[in-house]
Amino acid sequence: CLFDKHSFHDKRKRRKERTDFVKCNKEDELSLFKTKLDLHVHYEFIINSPDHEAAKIWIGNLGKTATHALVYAQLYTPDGVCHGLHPFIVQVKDPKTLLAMPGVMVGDIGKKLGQNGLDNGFVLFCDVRIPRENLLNSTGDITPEGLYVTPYKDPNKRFGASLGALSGGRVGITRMSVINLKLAISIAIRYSAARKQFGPSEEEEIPVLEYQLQQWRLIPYLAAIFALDYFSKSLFINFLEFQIGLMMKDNSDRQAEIGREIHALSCASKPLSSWTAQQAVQECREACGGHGYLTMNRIGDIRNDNDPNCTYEGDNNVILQQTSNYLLTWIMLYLFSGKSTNESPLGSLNFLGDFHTILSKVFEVTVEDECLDSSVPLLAYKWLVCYLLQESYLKIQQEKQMGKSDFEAKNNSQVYYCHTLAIAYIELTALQRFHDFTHDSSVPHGLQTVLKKLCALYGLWSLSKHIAVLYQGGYFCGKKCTELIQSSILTLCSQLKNDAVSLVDTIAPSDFILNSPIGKGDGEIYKNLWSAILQGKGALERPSWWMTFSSDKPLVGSLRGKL
Ligand SMILES: CC(C)(COP(=O)(O)OP(=O)(O)OC[C@H]1O[C@@H](n2cnc3c(N)ncnc32)[C@H](O)[C@@H]1OP(=O)(O)O)[C@@H](O)C(=O)NCCC(=O)NCCSC(=O)CCCCCCCCCCCCCCC(=O)O
Ligand SMILES: Cc1cc2nc3c(=O)[nH]c(=O)nc-3n(C[C@H](O)[C@H](O)[C@H](O)COP(=O)(O)OP(=O)(O)OC[C@H]3O[C@@H](n4cnc5c(N)ncnc54)[C@H](O)[C@@H]3O)c2cc1C
Repeated sequence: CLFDKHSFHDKRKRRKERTDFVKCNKEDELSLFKTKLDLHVHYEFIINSPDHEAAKIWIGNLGKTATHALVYAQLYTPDGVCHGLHPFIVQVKDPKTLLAMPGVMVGDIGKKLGQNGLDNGFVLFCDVRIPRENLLNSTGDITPEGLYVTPYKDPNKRFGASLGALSGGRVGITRMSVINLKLAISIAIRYSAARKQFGPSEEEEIPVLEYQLQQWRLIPYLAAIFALDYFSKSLFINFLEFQIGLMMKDNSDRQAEIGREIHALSCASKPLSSWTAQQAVQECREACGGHGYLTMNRIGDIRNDNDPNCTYEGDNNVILQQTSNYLLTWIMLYLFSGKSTNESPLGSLNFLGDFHTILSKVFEVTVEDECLDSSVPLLAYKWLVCYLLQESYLKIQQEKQMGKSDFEAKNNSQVYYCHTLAIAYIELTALQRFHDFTHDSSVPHGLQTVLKKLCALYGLWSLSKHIAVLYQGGYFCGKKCTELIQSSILTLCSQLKNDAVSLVDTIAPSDFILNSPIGKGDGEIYKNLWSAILQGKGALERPSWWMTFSSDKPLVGSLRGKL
């Protein structure tokens, strides 16, 4: 962003006092648009951005390619009433010449850290007139008489429905991140299985994947791929069912409740998946040593292309608050007000029906063999979410009792509470779905063994990041609990090590698509790398400046007299 937040907020405050100011997207600094209905001239809307700080930036494809934009803008009727954010279709360029339309200033924002195949753009509007029909009117409309009509009584609910369009992108990004995870892990595991370094004796060198440390760094991410791949596909199916409901104009409470649950799930699945991929890609880069840093091996590109998954369609840290809000609403409505329900349409909250029983549980496993099943982390996660939900609720209440406003109370309850709650909830949901799948009798026996191990490893490894809270709330007691979790993780890594390359072969794209010499399926890392290095442009040529530095090089001291 180009402007510091304080000056921006001050200006925004000032602008709010003006009747015809609008902003198009809450999350963006440069994003203030106004639409005003002009009834006197042909029932048109007039779109305006007051100044360059009101420019909307970052829009994908807008810089050079797109001819039309979907603009979210505050809708003002001639009586001066603002009806909130609404989507409008606005033609920004002439399709024949690709030149900007009158009143539209549009361009490209420049090179980014990654994803440079996409022309992210900026746009400003000056009295741009669009027909009344260009308002996408599913959540609110203007009658030919100029009256505002909406099926929503509560403006906040209308706003939520309007933002519902963002859930699809978040579900999509959850999957895109899993794909990045697959690419990076495929390269690193294939490389680690082929790369030999040191060994138990002078004569014998062993593949680096034989080292416990390398296994522990990579194999949990391999497990995460299978868990998150299954989870993200199941979430996509949930989303499709929701979309079908929308298309069929299903106005039931259940359909609305599915929308809220998808919103809560996708606002946390995007962070879980994009952050897992981000951490994994960095680990893979280092796990491939120096070759991981060579551009031709692709890990740098994967890292840069994955990175914005953490930001667009809502910054991860910001949208996680939507998930914790959902959970807190649930607890306030159904638990503390005495009403009871134990079901949510997609099942992610069903376990809350046993809230008090779950909270009374403690970790009971005593031997490693029992710990090697995903039911162990699953039970622990249920306790963890109930505990964090209770603690987050109490923390907010405590803040309010200290006289803090709702805004401050929520704000002061993010770190260690609501933020962790949202993450634990989505990890539990992902684990629950993968656990149910791997324990289903329809899964062929030959596959079930390895899938169950992957599921247990993903669960235990994810849980191990919450050990402090497990002790804090009394679920864990004594050092044996941690020892069991840790030794089980290492045992599962070691057991899965011999299957790792075969597992990667099932998820990796073709060599042509993966496009990484050290990640090729044949495992011939040195042959492939050597060949790619030699084919590099100018690899064996002298530098273009060779003459200046060798044959034409001035003699030492020869320039002294001329200075
Ligand atoms: C929601 C915000 C974070 C915060 O807003 P507020 O604080 O102002 O609002 P509230 O928290 O009070 O919310 C009001 C109310 O609304 C509910 N709500 C909000 N969002 C939704 C939703 N999505 N669904 C349902 N309900 C919703 C909320 O729960 C409240 O309800 P209650 O009052 O009952 O509690 C908001 O500021 C926000 O969302 N910010 C983020 C902005 C953002 O995401 N911008 C995106 C810009 S576009 C972008 O970044 C594009 C990048 C390119 C990405 C490329 C990826 C491609 C992916 C491929 C996808 C393929 C699949 C596609 C499928 C398809 O769509 O067809
Ligand atoms: C590659 C790319 C493509 C994009 N494409 C599009 C597009 O096509 N269309 C479009 O409209 N937008 C697009 N965007 C913009 C994107 O949606 C926003 O960047 C994103 O929603 C985050 O908003 P912001 O940049 O304003 O961040 P900010 O909201 O300014 O966040 C900055 C920092 O402040 C923190 N922060 C903000 N609010 C809070 C809070 N309440 N509590 C705690 N911390 C907070 C955030 O966590 C973050 O670390 C794109 C962005 C990128 C990087």
